[in-house]
Amino acid sequence: MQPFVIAPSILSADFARLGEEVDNVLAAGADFVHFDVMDNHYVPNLTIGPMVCSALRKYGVTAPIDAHLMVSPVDRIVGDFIEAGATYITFHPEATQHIDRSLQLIREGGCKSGLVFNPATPLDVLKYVMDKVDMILLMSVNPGFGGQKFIPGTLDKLREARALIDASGRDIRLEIDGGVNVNNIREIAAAGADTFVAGSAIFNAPNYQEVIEKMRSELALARP
Ligand SMILES: O=C(CO)[C@H](O)[C@H](O)COP(=O)(O)O
Ligand SMILES: [Fe+2]
Repeated sequence: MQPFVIAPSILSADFARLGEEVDNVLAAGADFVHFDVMDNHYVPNLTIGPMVCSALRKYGVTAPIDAHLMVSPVDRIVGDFIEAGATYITFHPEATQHIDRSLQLIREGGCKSGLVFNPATPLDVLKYVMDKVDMILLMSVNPGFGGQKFIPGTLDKLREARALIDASGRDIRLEIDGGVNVNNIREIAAAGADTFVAGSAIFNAPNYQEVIEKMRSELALARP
């Protein structure tokens, strides 16, 4: 299993001070920057795009940027995120017409690729593309908004995804996104996740470092 990664979702950061917020959360011990892209079409909300990703790189952010695309269509915007310096580019299988092609576009551009599954989307397609994904992202809320409650049924789905990854023998990250906090992160890790997105739990707290340290202590208990 891969080392644990904490990926704060900047959806809950102060956008007026985004560069500083990203600096602060990385200094507080975060590993990745989770970058939520919403198009008011695939999901009913509108956020940030490749220009902001590129601006963070120009500002000096060197940490991996984990671009979670909640957009449809997918392929048209993939090239812009490759150019903008994204590290991971993940998309929802139902948002593209050709899953295999979209995954290939991402890898051909030198980025790591991933598929995102909504709470009620089955994992079936994975068996056809296991060799083309670097990350599997399970949504534990319906996509579109931060600050929602973790859907408990996701724990079984995490176990299912973990079994698929282990059976494949591949180095694929298993990321969880939505409603992750200090109180549930240990149980989520025990179910098989290795990469943890947390937006409101980190950015709504007065001290980012304190939350991230508490998360790491909980994670240490999940995998002693
Ligand atoms: O993809 C997302 C929403 O669609 C966000 O990454 C997610 O909701 C994180 O926010 P929080 O930790 O507050 O639930
Ligand atoms: Fe996300």
